[in-house]
Amino acid sequence: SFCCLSSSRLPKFAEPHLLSLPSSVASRALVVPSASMQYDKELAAATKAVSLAASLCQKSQKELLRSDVHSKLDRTPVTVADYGSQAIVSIVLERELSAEPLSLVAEEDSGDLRKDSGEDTLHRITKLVNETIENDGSYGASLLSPEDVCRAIDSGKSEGGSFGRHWVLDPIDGTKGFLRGDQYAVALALLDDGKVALGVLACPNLPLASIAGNVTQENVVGCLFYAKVGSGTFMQSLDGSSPVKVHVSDIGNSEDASLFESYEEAHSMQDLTSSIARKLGVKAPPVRIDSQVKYGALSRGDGAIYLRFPHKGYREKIWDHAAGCIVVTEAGGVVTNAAGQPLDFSKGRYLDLDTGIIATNQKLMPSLLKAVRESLEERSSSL
Ligand SMILES: Nc1ncnc2c1ncn2[C@@H]1O[C@H](COP(=O)(O)OS(=O)(=O)O)[C@@H](OP(=O)(O)O)[C@H]1O
Ligand SMILES: [Mg+2]
Ligand SMILES: [Mg+2]
Ligand SMILES: [Mg+2]
Repeated sequence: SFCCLSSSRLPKFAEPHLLSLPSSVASRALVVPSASMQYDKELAAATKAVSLAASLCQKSQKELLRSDVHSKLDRTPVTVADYGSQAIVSIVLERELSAEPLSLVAEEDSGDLRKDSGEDTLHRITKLVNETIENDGSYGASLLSPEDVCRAIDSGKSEGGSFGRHWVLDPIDGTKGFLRGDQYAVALALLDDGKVALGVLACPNLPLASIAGNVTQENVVGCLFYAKVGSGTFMQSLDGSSPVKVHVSDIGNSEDASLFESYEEAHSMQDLTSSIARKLGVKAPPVRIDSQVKYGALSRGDGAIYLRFPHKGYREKIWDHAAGCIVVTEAGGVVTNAAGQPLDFSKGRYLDLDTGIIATNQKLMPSLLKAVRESLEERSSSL
């Protein structure tokens, strides 16, 4: 069943303010921001963009019809909400950060929408985007045309890389979960010289209370996670409760750990997860959740381990991990490839990665790496 928020109020995000310093100090502080102020403007813009995109997705999920679904050439589904969410984020970042040129690496493009067969879909996206912007009220009454919407979507064609600033967006991560009425996320991160500087993750169907053991009593649903390098990870409800600092699980005994993996069997080798879990003595069955919601849930300790081993030949994209990765690491966790090396987001649209992604806390990482190595060795010798 759908879990949707009724309120479209946006989280209040305070601009950093200078304390009453002498003006000479204050102006210096503006020129060279302290570590705690760095990226504050970008984080406020990202939070606003993702919150608006999430409210568009919630509205669309409620109205979901089969005709909303298009198929890309790679046969993954795309919905009106994927395009609408990408357009909204692109527009908000452009308007909030107009002083800097926007480089955006994002999943969708307007190719199919510009075809005759896409006309109806494009009109519905345009309507949804305009309604969302109008509802928010901060950008006046000027309406966007279908062409404006296509252009906003296509600003996501950047190739990223290791120099300068690039935004990284998955407008709906877990489209299949979105279609089922299950978990999905809007995931936005900022790369600065190839490193993730901040990440924001909206999880519109994730309960505010823990889902440990895959159950929750909580009826407040919809979380926003945000993290800035060196400043920790915070979570608030999507309708704007005050933020709380979150931390990964401090479990040190792997038998007590619970483990997250993809919902879709095609996305991760679940037999490998079982083998790793057996070696670690994990008692609970793995919890299967769609999308980067797994990183959000991990960052607040709902589970202790996330394992992802795509089938051979699949290339991971940076937008599937950048925001989730900083949300977990700033909450005290560790995210690496199967060999224990940090993920490298500086190589363009793809993550340069051969085998798998693992995430857990500092205490469990050594035994997890050992179990992963042994399971991979057994697998390759049995093939
Ligand atoms: N074959 C294969 N292997 C691995 N990963 C794949 C594969 N196909 C797709 N994808 C990507 O998985 C993203 C969905 O995230 P999850 O796998 O965590 O969730 S789920 O299992 O789909 O529920 C999903 O993100 P979205 O396209 O944004 O939904 C894809 O980028
Ligand atoms: Mg997709
Ligand atoms: Mg994705
Ligand atoms: Mg997506």
